[in-house]
Amino acid sequence: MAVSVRSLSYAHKPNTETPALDDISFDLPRGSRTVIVGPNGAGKSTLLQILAGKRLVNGADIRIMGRDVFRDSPPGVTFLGTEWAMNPVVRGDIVVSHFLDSVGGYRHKERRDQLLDILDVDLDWHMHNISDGERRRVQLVFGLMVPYDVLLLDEVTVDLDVLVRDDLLRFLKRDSEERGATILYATHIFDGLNHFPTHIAHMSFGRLVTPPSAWPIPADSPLNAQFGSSTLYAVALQWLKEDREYRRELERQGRKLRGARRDQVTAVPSDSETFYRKYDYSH
Ligand SMILES: Nc1ncnc2c1ncn2[C@@H]1O[C@H](COP(=O)(O)OP(=O)(O)OP(=O)(O)O)[C@@H](O)[C@H]1O
Repeated sequence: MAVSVRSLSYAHKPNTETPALDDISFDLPRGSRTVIVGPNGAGKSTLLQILAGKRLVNGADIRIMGRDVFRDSPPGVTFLGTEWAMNPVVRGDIVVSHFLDSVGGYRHKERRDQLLDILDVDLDWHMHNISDGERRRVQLVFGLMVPYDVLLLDEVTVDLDVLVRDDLLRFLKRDSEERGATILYATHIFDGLNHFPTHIAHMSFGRLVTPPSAWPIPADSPLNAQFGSSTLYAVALQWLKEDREYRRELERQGRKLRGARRDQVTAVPSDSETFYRKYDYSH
């Protein structure tokens, strides 16, 4: 297995009644591409950050390419998250070509040039003079130009235009087919994604409600009766509706989760909430 997770629970704060991740176990086969579906605050970013070794966890067994993520840190793991573009270092007055060379771009010239072309990035851009979407494209060239075994993508395609996103998804798919690279991708955008994954998974309230399951849905899958030949968009919509109903039902019943989860979300916004607040779509 490329990724193997056993008994993963994680709370951002001690003694929390509703941990961000609650007893998660799953496997990802080598060469698989899994899309994780889940509402805001489901725990997707937390999971990806832990797999990337960015958060330490006790009591769980987490292996990537057979190596313990915390004790024997595996090489070949690339994590791309939204916070990168907010980092002041990548907003400084540095030319894209120098920036990419400073992180070894010249060693992977062919792959770098292919990504520059797909992502329409100009080597002469100055990092402090470009838009957020352009900075995101530089991040993707930077992150993807070094070949990886496992790629963890946390909603980094959200501010790409549709054409660039489509070309990028094709590149990622072909690359994973050719090299056997494994991809775990958390997103809220399901349009145009139907042909990308080999597996889909559903997270909700820190639990893996549906572990990575084959996509397109095979006839013998337990998902087949409910979803048959539905699009990924339709499946995601249905899962998110169920999550909302579940949450409302818990609220009606006055379960503990109500207060804890809401307080938590108000106090610490999830990544997407931060993102959308930043852009303030209210006017
Ligand atoms: N740094 C933090 N400190 C405390 N709580 C946090 C922190 N980061 C996230 N949380 C909480 O952990 C839970 C899971 O958040 P996470 O960001 O993993 O969700 P998500 O599924 O990625 O959400 P989104 O789709 O909005 O990005 C949420 O309840 C969130 O409020």
